[in-house]
Amino acid sequence: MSSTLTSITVPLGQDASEDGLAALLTRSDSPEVGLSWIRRGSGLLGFGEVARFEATGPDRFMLAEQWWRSLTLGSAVTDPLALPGTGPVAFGSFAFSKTSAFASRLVVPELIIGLRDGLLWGTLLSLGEQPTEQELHDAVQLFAPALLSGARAAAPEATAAVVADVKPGSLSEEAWMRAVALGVERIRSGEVEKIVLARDVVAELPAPVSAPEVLRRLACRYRECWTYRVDDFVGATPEMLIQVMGRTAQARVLAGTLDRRDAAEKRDGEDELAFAERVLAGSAKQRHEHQIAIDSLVTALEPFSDATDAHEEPFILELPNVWHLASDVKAELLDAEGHLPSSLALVNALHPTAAVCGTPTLPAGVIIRELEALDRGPYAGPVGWLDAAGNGEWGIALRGGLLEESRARLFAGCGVVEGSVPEVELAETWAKFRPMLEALNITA
Ligand SMILES: C=C(O[C@@H]1C=C(C(=O)O)C=C[C@H]1O)C(=O)O
Repeated sequence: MSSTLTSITVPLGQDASEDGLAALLTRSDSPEVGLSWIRRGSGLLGFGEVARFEATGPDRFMLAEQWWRSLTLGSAVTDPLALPGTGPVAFGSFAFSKTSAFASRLVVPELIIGLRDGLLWGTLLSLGEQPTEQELHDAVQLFAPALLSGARAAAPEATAAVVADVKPGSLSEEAWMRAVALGVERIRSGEVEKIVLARDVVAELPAPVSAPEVLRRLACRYRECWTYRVDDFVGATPEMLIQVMGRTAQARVLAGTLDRRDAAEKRDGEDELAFAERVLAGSAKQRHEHQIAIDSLVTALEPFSDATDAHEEPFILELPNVWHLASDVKAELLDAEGHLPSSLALVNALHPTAAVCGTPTLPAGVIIRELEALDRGPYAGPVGWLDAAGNGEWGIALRGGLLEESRARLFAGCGVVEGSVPEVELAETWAKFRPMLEALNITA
């Protein structure tokens, strides 16, 4: 068998339904969907596997980029659509830290089902003979029969909540609050301006978790987020590290969080959005923290672009669990030696942002490693996909967890600045665990 990557892409009709790809995530689909990326029903699902690359350490992004480039360089591709995300695609999940034991990975599926602007397509990949259109239809029949039969999954049902034991992970709640207090001291001493401190919890469930079901709940409830899955790591993130479509790069920066659950009693009849705007956009502390995050992104994008544009006023992003202060940043990419940078090359330059590490980056990274006592694994690392032309979407892997049989390990963190209060930050982590706890059907 040759090891040349080959692929065929075929349009599969239209799908204008609200759930879109989320309706294909059913427990009954024979082999599970190991890879997914969905927002507002559109995106990419990956089934099976033809190739995989793994790496650890500081060069993980560059090594992955080189591997993907050499795999796709000599590939034989039939792709009449030639759109971002058609043809060969690799899904990826990268460790937050260069010191993590977690293997950063790119996974090339055997079958991809894509949906964008109502257009459905399939791509079948192989490391041998170029696949035929008939083989693609056979693979759809095997992996996603619901697509052909029209028997899509119904909207997620409200089933009885499960009783689960949710225990602290590497630090107890008290120890984590002490870490936040120590972080505030380090900020006051002038070592750093901001750090992001995360923690983990472990949920023991009475039965094995169905990853497709968790994904479907996330994708249907958190439509504004990017619902991801790479192997056992799933979640729905509201934060876009970088999206590259041709010459245009775009990011969504978040910093500033307000729990919607306890807002009702605090707003005293005030309109919900007006309350969120007053508390988030009207607070000098929140605006300052937000500006730090935008500045660090714009500075990191400078070598790749001479036209970067951030909305002057941040907006309020409303999610089912929280409101965030958000800004979208857009940049037109420049050629370097006749080439546009790939989405993964930009990830290498941008990660980790102030939103998940702190400022300045290097001392913030050292302090969080010391205070968190946690290997973040893929949490807060880049997660997403890239195609052979270098287009791709890489979110920051927040609001997610690692699923193993009947155990789920969830992660959440908060930006800590000079005025941060440990109890308030702890409550914020619970608001950020909520999407996964609800998707696992655990009441918290
Ligand atoms: C670190 C997380 O979230 C980040 C921290 C935020 C904040 O401190 O306000 C907001 C959004 C994210 O940038 C997380 O969800 O785990």
